Amino acid sequence: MNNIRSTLATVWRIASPYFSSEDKWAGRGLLGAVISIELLLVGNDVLVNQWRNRWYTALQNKDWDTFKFETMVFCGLATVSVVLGVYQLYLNQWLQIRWRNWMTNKYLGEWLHDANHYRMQLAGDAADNPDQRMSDDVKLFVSQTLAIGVGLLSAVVTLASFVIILWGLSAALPLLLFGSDLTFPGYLVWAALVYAVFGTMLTQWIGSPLVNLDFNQQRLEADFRFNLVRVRENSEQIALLRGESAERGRLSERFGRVVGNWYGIMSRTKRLTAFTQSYAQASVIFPFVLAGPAYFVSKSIQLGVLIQIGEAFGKVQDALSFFVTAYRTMAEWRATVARLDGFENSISSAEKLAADPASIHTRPASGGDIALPQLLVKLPNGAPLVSVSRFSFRPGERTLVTGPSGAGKSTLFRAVAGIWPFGNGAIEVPRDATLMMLPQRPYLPIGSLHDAVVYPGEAAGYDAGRVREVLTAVGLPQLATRLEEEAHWNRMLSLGEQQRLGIARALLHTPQFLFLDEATASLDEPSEAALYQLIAAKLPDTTVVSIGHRSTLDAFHQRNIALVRDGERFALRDAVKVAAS
Ligand SMILES: Nc1ncnc2c1ncn2[C@@H]1O[C@H](COP(=O)(O)OP(=O)(O)OP(=O)(O)O)[C@@H](O)[C@H]1O
Repeated sequence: MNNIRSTLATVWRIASPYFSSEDKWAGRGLLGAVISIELLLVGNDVLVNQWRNRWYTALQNKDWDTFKFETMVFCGLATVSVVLGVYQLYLNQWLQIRWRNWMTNKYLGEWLHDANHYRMQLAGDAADNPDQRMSDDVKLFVSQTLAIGVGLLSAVVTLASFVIILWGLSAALPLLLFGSDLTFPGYLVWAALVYAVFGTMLTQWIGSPLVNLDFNQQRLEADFRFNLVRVRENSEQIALLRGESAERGRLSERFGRVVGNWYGIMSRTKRLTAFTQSYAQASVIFPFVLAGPAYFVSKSIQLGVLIQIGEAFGKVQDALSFFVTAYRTMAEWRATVARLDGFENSISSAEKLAADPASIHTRPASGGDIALPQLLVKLPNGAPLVSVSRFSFRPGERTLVTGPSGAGKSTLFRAVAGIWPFGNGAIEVPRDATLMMLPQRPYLPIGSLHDAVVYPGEAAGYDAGRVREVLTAVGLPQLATRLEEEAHWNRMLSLGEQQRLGIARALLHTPQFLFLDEATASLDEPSEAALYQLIAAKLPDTTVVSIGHRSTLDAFHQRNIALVRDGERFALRDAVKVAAS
């Protein structure tokens, strides 16, 4: 019970924001229409049930006039039912896409806000496949919530309507058993109730392991797909290492788990279906067996009433055994809700991590330096990594950062960029300053070369002539004529070419602070030297901070700093300058 309550509370938390969003009137209007139509459909069912009584009675009495009239009535009821059914589905689908659109945009916004996507990975939270959460799970959540919510409402209203009908009919016919009349008030209702509760409990008992099995199936499928994507992304490495058979083994093993779990689902579904099918078959005759003696022995009712009882009994039992038919959807729905809940929690812990005053935070300052008054950078597990005391990157100065591999140079850059929260202390960044980080492998979005070079800017904001000029300057004249070409540039260009492209990006964006994290390490030394000279010539006012291991870099920087071991951590110190620029 507590489980159901907490699932419902979670559903409310995930679902309700849409209905108070900027799209609330469309959402509420469509939901209202879907619910109203569902209620009208139940009303129509009640009218059809009463019509059935009159129609079969007319058949039994060979009453031609009533037969003709009731045929017309049926045509009217059937038309209403078809029109309502069509619009219910249409409006339901319309609501689904609007709701899904809103939720997807909300999640995209939160996920991509202020490096949350990166911090979520760092925190290693439950939301391991954000792609699955935002595509499959949002879609499932919306459709299942509507199906279950509207289905439940329909079940309750159907139940109430047909209980009243059955109750009335119970009074009209005796319950004849072994020659005596055992009638008691509403006995048809009680019979339907006992029958449905029996069915629901047995179904719950047989089907409950499916909840876990379904959850595991989705997890294992996602795991298999993720491993396939990794092979695709690293296909060159795998081909070079001849790793195909190792990958094949690994993938087969993952798929084997999908298959194994599927066998579990099959066997459990077989048992569940055997029961639900038998139950459905028994339901066809059960009410007739109950009311049969009154029809055949005491002859106290007509065929129309018997048929009406059969249908009303079926409706009550359908409504009561809502859980019987919706069992699988409910199980999948709970799994979807749990995954979306994990995703939302993961986003909010990433936001909390960034906002936590006890973690590293950047604050705007009036000076021109990036100042690190007192900073301790830690690993996600809390172990200290780098400590910095009273340090600043001075405007226009070019600084080289060195230190052993794994000392924390890149992590220090991440902290300055404001995306590494682990640790404590403030980083003061000049108000409205523009910072650019260039890593060893720049990210180049799939699309036109023009888009890739100016990223994260918009192609329209950068004149093609200027982009060509910059590409030629960084030593990529052969690309200057291919700006409109669309490709997967990270796969197509050599690492050295990608690094040249990264420098071209910096020249276009002219940041005030440029951080180069081994951003030219794949180039030969003369090419690297030429690029550094280009940066000095084209970006004379930019503060450049480079991480590099080559001593030849020294000549292009005015200041050297190093990460040196200081007990358990590394400390940032001014190093001896080897050569003047
Ligand atoms: N996301 C992470 N989770 C856990 N540990 C991390 C993470 N990122 C980095 N580290 C650890 O932090 C330490 C510093 O890594 P970092 O990449 O900053 O070193 P570096 O000085 O730039 O090394 P290199 O010169 O080899 O590039 C390493 O021990 C690394 O394993």
